[in-house]
Amino acid sequence: MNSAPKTGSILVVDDEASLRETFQFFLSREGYDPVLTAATFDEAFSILSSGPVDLVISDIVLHEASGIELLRRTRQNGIDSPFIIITGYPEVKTAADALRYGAFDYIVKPVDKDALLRSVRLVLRQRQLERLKSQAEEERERYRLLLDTVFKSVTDAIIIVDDELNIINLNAAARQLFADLLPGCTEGTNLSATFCSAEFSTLRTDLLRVLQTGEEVVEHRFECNTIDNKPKILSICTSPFCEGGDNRHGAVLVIRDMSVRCLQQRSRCSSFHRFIGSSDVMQAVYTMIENVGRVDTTVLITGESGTGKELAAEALHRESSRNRMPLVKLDCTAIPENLLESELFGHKKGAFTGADKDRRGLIMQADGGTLFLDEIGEISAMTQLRLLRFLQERTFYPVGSDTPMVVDTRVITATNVNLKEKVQQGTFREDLYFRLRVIDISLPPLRRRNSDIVLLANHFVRKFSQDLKKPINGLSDNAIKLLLSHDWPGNVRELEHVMERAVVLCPGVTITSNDLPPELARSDASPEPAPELHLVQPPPPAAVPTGGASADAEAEADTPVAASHILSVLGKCGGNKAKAARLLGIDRSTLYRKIKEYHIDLSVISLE
Ligand SMILES: Nc1ncnc2c1ncn2[C@@H]1O[C@H](COP(=O)(O)OP(=O)(O)OP(=O)(O)O)[C@@H](O)[C@H]1O
Repeated sequence: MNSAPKTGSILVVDDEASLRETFQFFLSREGYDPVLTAATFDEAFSILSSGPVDLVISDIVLHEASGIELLRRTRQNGIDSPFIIITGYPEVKTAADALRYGAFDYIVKPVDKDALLRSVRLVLRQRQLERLKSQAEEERERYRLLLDTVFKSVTDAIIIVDDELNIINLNAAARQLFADLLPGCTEGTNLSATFCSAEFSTLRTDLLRVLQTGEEVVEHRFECNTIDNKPKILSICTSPFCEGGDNRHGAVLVIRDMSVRCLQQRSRCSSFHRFIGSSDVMQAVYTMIENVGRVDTTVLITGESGTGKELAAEALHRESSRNRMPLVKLDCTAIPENLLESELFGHKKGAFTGADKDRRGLIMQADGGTLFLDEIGEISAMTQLRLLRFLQERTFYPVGSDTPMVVDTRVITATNVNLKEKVQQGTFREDLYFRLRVIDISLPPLRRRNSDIVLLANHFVRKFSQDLKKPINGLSDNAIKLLLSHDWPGNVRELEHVMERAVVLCPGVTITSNDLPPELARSDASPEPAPELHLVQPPPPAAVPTGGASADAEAEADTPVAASHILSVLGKCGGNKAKAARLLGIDRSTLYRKIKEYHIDLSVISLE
């Protein structure tokens, strides 16, 4: 006897109680569990219908029906439990019926125990194997579905080829990629021929190498062009591919389109936080701020006065995870040196004359956020030391206190002096210098980014015309020429002030060279040529514009521009003078006067 329970449930069906119990006892003793019994057809059928039974041992004679009928009904109802039919009266017909309905065995009474046990073992083992097989199939199907879903849904292009480089399979992303690069490539296409051009030869080489060596070729990137000539950067991994049973082999190409990310990285911004500027140097600054903003490190911002160091500090704070906490700013030169320490670190009541109550310093006020210290090169040796200690230990002592304070404040500093020189001269601590400039962001002077001047000038014109409620719509070519030829020692701040002044002074709707300060005027600034087509006679030669010129002289200097501008506005308004005058910001009689004065030929108005 084997006492270990054996897998599989057995149902014994016999209308004779003694036989049922004998079978049950005998099978249970052999370790089968559970061994169920049923006395009638209905009872047996109900057990079989209510859950799977691994083996039915049924007498052929049941009181009101037969074991063969039970077998037939169970098969009819889709129940596949194996049957061993026991009979006291062996007949060809019942044996044939039993076989026909799929009985596993047909045993004649008196039942030989060993023969029965052999049969039972066999049935149950087969049953168990079938169960394992169907479990494995289910598992495989689930896995296949999973892979299929992944294959279809990934954004990487996946292409499977055989050993002759014919495409066996490709996913939706690969179809899309091919549609952009090599239309017509699909299942069955031979990539050996398709990838023969120099542009795609890398892919072909990779595939061949994988097929030859059976080893993966790990990621590398290559450049190509789409059919409409857009550049693409593709990252490729090629691996061997073996297909289970039939030993077919080939390779899998996984291609990731990196162009989007690269384009995003490269895409030019003309503004970033409060910065305006699309030059390469400013793009580099934006990228740096984006990258450094997220890292909680000390940053030193350098650059000439007016280059936007404060804007950079703001942008760094906005880009950081501290952006919901305060950004506290301090211009270190704005506070007398003897008060700077207390301003920064706070003080205790009575720490010095006038300290009539405890005061929280700015470092504490910026807890969780950022402290921006402008003009850091100007702080005293003592403040340098205290700042260094704070940066090293993240704790500080308010003036007059011996209780250390712990804060989580990020420090960003800025200077327009050469701190390195100060270090060499011994006026700035080298250890602090290195602490401060863990990251150094250098803002380029305006003269190194000429392409931003017009962008910035227009931005400021828009800003000030809104602030001052003056409808100014742009700058004349002459004015732009002067702006571009200036050296901008005061950088963007200087340009900002120049444009504010120009908006204030501008008598019309366009900023002209005469609205700019005299120091911008250059002897080579010549008036813009008149568009001959639109003027019957060229206007009188314009004087070289100088700041502080009279209104008449100004008008004269920019006559061609004004004339062409009037003409263009008239064109836009379809020749409607009232509308044009409104747009130009002048009254109708002035417009008539100017048309006459500038000899504008209305017959040539091109209607836009
Ligand atoms: N790229 C820019 N786009 C728009 N405005 C700018 C830009 N750079 C500077 N500005 C403006 O110029 C002025 C000066 O900028 P900011 O105070 O940030 O310069 P700074 O380098 O800190 O100057 P300083 O060294 O004198 O303190 C500000 O009004 C600022 O808004």
